[in-house]
Amino acid sequence: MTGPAVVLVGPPGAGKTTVGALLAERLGLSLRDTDADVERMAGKPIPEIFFQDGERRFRQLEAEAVRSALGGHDGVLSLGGGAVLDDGTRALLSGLPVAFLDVALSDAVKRVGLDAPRPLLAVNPRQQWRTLMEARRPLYLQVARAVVGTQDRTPAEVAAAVLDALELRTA
Ligand SMILES: Nc1ncnc2c1ncn2[C@@H]1O[C@H](COP(=O)(O)OP(=O)(O)OP(=O)(O)O)[C@@H](O)[C@H]1O
Ligand SMILES: O=C(O)C1=C[C@@H](O)[C@@H](O)[C@H](O)C1
Ligand SMILES: [Mg+2]
Repeated sequence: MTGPAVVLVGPPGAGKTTVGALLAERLGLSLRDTDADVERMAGKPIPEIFFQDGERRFRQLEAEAVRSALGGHDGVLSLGGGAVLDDGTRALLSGLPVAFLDVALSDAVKRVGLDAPRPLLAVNPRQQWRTLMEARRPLYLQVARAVVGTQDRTPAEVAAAVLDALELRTA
């Protein structure tokens, strides 16, 4: 076990899950997404974990999912948007090939409006997203080996930029 080939971090709507899938395809590796791992561990969708058990419980499960994935996955790893809030997770990410997918507020809000429900953005998503990002930007930057902008780039272009920035070879 050599550890993940690439780890994606960034706020909701940055494209971690979407770009992670493309990277996995291009690298010929499997994709693991800690949001999916947490849902499997809890046996229910993320919004239900938040509403029934609280964000604190969600963060505990998330930290556990990240620890387990970092120790047991050689492929592409997409982290939940708030995973970097955990001190232990940031310490584990140190020295790994981590790419921070950056996105502007206007694009992120457009993108997250499109699909899965995100409990933290359920009410006043613009303001909530801005507040989240103010608190988290320094944390994303702290763990990132590469910062990759997603503005005016398709998911395929973002994936190519990640490969380039981290100097990863495709299969
Ligand atoms: N570069 C891009 N350009 C346009 N749309 C995009 C781009 N990247 C992702 N999207 C779209 O934005 C939405 C959110 O993407 P995705 O679920 O991959 O984000 P995420 O970073 O995994 O969010 P979360 O932290 O909530 O899991 C999806 O509908 C996806 O198709
Ligand atoms: O930014 C966040 O805190 C979150 C992002 C999603 O990936 C999920 O992990 C969950 O909806 C919380
Ligand atoms: Mg995702």
